[in-house]
Amino acid sequence: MILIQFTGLSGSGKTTLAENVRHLLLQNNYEAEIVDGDVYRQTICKDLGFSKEDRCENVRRLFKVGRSLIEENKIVLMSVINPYENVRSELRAFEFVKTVFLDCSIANLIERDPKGLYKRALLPDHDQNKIRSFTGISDVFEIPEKADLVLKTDSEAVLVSANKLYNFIISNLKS
Ligand SMILES: Nc1ncnc2c1ncn2[C@@H]1O[C@H](COP(=O)(O)OS(=O)(=O)O)[C@@H](OP(=O)(O)O)[C@H]1O
Ligand SMILES: Nc1ncnc2c1ncn2[C@@H]1O[C@H](COP(=O)(O)OP(=O)(O)O)[C@@H](O)[C@H]1O
Repeated sequence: MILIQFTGLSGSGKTTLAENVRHLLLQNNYEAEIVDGDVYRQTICKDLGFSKEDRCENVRRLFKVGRSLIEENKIVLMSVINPYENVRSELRAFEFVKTVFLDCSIANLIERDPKGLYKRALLPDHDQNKIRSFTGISDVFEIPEKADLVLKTDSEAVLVSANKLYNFIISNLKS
């Protein structure tokens, strides 16, 4: 039983790694599911915004989904920014939860900017397209104190990070 709680800024590689690792797991006959913040924000978390309270509630609701999948013996990859240590620590109280920090510098994220969100977060205050309270730019991201695995996604290739995460999951399944 294992549930990976990712934590990492927008663009740090949560979706990319969750999809790559799920693929590797399926190829090796393990059942795995992704619980993606972006997806659930369209459904059961539709009422939530990006205040501290709402972000914490968002992660807690996703964890409920994750727990029900764990009961079906699935490996769960919870792909969410998860910026606050208090909620990460609530989840860590469950033995099956492992915390994986996708560590990527802001400079690299601004350059990478796959969705153009950093560009919008950095617009002048009067601009209507500006995204406010954007994590890492104008809102909090607490550096995780107790990550079980840290992947430096600004300095290693996707396949290297994916293989490290895959091996981490398999070794924790066996231990
Ligand atoms: N203000 C602000 N700050 C951060 N992110 C924002 C914001 N507004 C919209 N988005 C988009 O929402 C995605 C993050 O949602 P999460 O549910 O993962 O966030 S959180 O854990 O509740 O903080 C995030 O997706 P990813 O880029 O996949 O991380 C963004 O696309
Ligand atoms: N080691 C790595 N791990 C994950 N993504 C990486 C890595 N190196 C470069 N990238 C790139 O960074 C981007 C991450 O985007 P995405 O997975 O959507 O991030 P998030 O889901 O955290 O917002 C992708 O374009 C991906 O190809």
